[in-house]
Amino acid sequence: MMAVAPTPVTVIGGFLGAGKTTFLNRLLAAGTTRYAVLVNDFGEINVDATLIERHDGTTMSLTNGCVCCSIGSGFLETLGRLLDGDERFDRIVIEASGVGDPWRIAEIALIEPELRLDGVIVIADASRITRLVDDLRVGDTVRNQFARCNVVLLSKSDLVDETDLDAARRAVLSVRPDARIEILARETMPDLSLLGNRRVSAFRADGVEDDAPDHEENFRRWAYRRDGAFDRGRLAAAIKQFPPELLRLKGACRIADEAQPLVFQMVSSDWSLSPVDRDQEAGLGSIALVGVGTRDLPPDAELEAILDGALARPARA
Ligand SMILES: Nc1nc2c(ncn2[C@@H]2O[C@H](COP(=O)(O)OP(=O)(O)OP(=O)(O)O)[C@@H](O)[C@H]2O)c(=O)[nH]1
Repeated sequence: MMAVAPTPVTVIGGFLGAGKTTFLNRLLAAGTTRYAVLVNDFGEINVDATLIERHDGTTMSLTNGCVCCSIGSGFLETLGRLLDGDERFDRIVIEASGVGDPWRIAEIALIEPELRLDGVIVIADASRITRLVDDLRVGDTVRNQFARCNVVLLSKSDLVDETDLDAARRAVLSVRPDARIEILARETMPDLSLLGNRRVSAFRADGVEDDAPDHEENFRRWAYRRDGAFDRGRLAAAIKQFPPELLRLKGACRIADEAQPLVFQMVSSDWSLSPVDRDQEAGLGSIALVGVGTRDLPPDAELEAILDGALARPARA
């Protein structure tokens, strides 16, 4: 039997809302490479797999929380199915969850003979990373994500000026003085094989905590599902009531009097509603949002009451 060359694997990490899915979609749209994409969403509704735009390959979602904390189960099974299947891919790209440690996923590729770890890319939001690395509640997680990657891509450079971009660069270098940092510009798309590093040991830094905390314990996820629609004005008001412990909220929703479903995105207190791609529409229900917060996120009922207050009231007969 002819030996099959191992499939290169790229792991994409980065904190909640850094721009991993956006980067992945641009990557999938950019060229002719056949990708197998594995997305690990930190929520019971797998929003990310829905948000990955259709491409000439396959997308598999990894549920069950944070893959890097529960590497044994679903993740290995999914990988096994991929490797045993008839389809061949040029590259496997794995999107880690926003609170996960991408290196822990990369380690699987190091030990699996059919895979070759080619790169661990961490995306850092240029408009937030300076604050995040020093944040008392999430700083550890953020810094740990940089600890063993071979390249850092600074996203959202369109939101910052040169001074802030420089500060973002310095924030990354404060954690990883040897980091290779690239700016992720809207006009150009980096080539993954050029971002890769086959000499993996070169970015396998020493002195990093191996028994990093279980992310399931440090973060709490939350899901909100409703039939019906939000009222746009009430939604804007409701978002202002969210506690700062709610770090991320995303998913699909409907707005009263608007025919199309919309994608809702909230990173910290910044939020947006955007049209859903026609290809994505089938997977999106009326309101299905997933949230992630710190461990001290208020109880579900409290958060639900805030969003319930944003629902459009049915007209009385
Ligand atoms: N202005 C601007 N916004 C961006 C850019 N990249 C991503 N975003 C926005 O940032 C928000 C989060 O982006 P995602 O790509 O979903 O982030 P993510 O890292 O996949 O998020 P999680 O998987 O939930 O951790 C979305 O509203 C994006 O539209 C960018 O380069 N510039």
